[in-house]
Amino acid sequence: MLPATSVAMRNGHGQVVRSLLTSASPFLASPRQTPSRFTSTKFPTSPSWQGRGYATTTNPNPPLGKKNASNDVPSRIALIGARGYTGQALIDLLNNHPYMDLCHVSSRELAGQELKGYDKRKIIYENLSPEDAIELDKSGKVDGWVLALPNGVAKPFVEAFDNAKSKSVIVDLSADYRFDDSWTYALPELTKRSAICQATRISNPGCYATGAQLTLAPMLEHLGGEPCIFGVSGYSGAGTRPSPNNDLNRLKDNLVAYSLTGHIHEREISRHLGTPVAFMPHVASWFRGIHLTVNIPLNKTMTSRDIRQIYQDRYAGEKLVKVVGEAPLVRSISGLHGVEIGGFAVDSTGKRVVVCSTIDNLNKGASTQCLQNMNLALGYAEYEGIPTM
Ligand SMILES: NC(=O)C1=CN([C@@H]2O[C@H](COP(=O)(O)OP(=O)(O)OC[C@H]3O[C@@H](n4cnc5c(N)ncnc54)[C@H](OP(=O)(O)O)[C@@H]3O)[C@@H](O)[C@H]2O)C=CC1
Ligand SMILES: CC(=O)N[C@@H](CCC(=O)OP(=O)(O)O)C(=O)O
Repeated sequence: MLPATSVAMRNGHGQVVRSLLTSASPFLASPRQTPSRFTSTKFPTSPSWQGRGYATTTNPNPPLGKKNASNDVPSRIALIGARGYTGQALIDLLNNHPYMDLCHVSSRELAGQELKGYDKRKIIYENLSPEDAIELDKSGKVDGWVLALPNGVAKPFVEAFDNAKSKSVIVDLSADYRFDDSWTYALPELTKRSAICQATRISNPGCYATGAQLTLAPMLEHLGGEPCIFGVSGYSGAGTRPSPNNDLNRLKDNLVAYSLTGHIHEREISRHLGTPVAFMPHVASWFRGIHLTVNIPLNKTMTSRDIRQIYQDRYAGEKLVKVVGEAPLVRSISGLHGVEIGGFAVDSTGKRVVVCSTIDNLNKGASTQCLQNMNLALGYAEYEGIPTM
């Protein structure tokens, strides 16, 4: 039975969800908005900002908490692009998820073979076409679809779902819908979480773009010029299809710069933060993990301690963002599910700070974030099934 102080409502895909009418309810909160779609925070009167000690929590978009979880019924998930790196990372997570169960995995190459590493039950890879997917969807046997396909390949699936007016939750891991306002671009620490709870078409942010936005968002109102982001990714970022960026002979003892202007994540970060950035990607010989070094011009003199406090306040309560003192190490984030942010080196003028961050591109850069979004959209607690940092 619902508590007297709760309201029942339907989310975007027809499921009944309940919202507790407490002051912490996301449906009652009205966080301040920056010109971008992300919530931001203001600090001018914060005691810590004035160097007088530590402020209380100022995270304007805190995690919703277990009390907002409305669904305790298992959901069936189908994964298209299951052979790939991100698909496999998601299978690992779903293997330990208390409510979500894989029901279909699709790969052209592995069709007919048994899925390995999924202990809940036996599943055989299929080669699902968009028409097959729609038939399954219409039969009501799938609650959520994940598209882990290369850029440019998801469209026939999405068109089929849209033409059939499917109410299932669809999460696309590619860049294809990150600039489409009819989709919800969902980076839970920055996107209004109550909006993700209502979404059925979810565009999962890119790996570099996730790390860079989490690194820059707390400083948006202190920007004194265009931030520059130097990024280095492990070669799993380039997927399984052979390319110069995952050619181990080329990468051996090497650091390779590519797409030095106009990388799609430069546009993605700029669009969703609402401010232009410069992004310079590189790839190296390790498998997974991204290091970002972000140079941020400031519009006033600031100290390293104040800036670190801003990050701690902004991410208070976030289980997948860890603010640390030193610059984090990419080796240490490999296999973990969050982002580490540190460094906070301010130059002698006090008007430039360099912040470093690390993220596992296959986890928080893709599959973990996908699971956060599916948890929210399907009515589960956001961190369900996710090992937190
Ligand atoms: N790798 C990363 O770090 C990140 C990747 N992403 C994005 O996630 C998506 C998946 O990436 P990733 O897992 O690395 O990619 P992979 O190259 O590792 O895997 C791609 C998957 O798609 C399938 N596939 C490829 N071409 C087609 C096609 N034409 N039709 C149907 N299926 C196809 C492949 O299986 P099969 O050929 O057997 O059908 C495979 O399962 C990409 O859009 C990528 O940009 C996002 C964040 C991070
Ligand atoms: C090393 C490497 O090649 N990395 C990929 C990152 C791909 C990714 O995660 O982003 P999308 O989802 O936007 O494709 C690249 O730079 O294209």
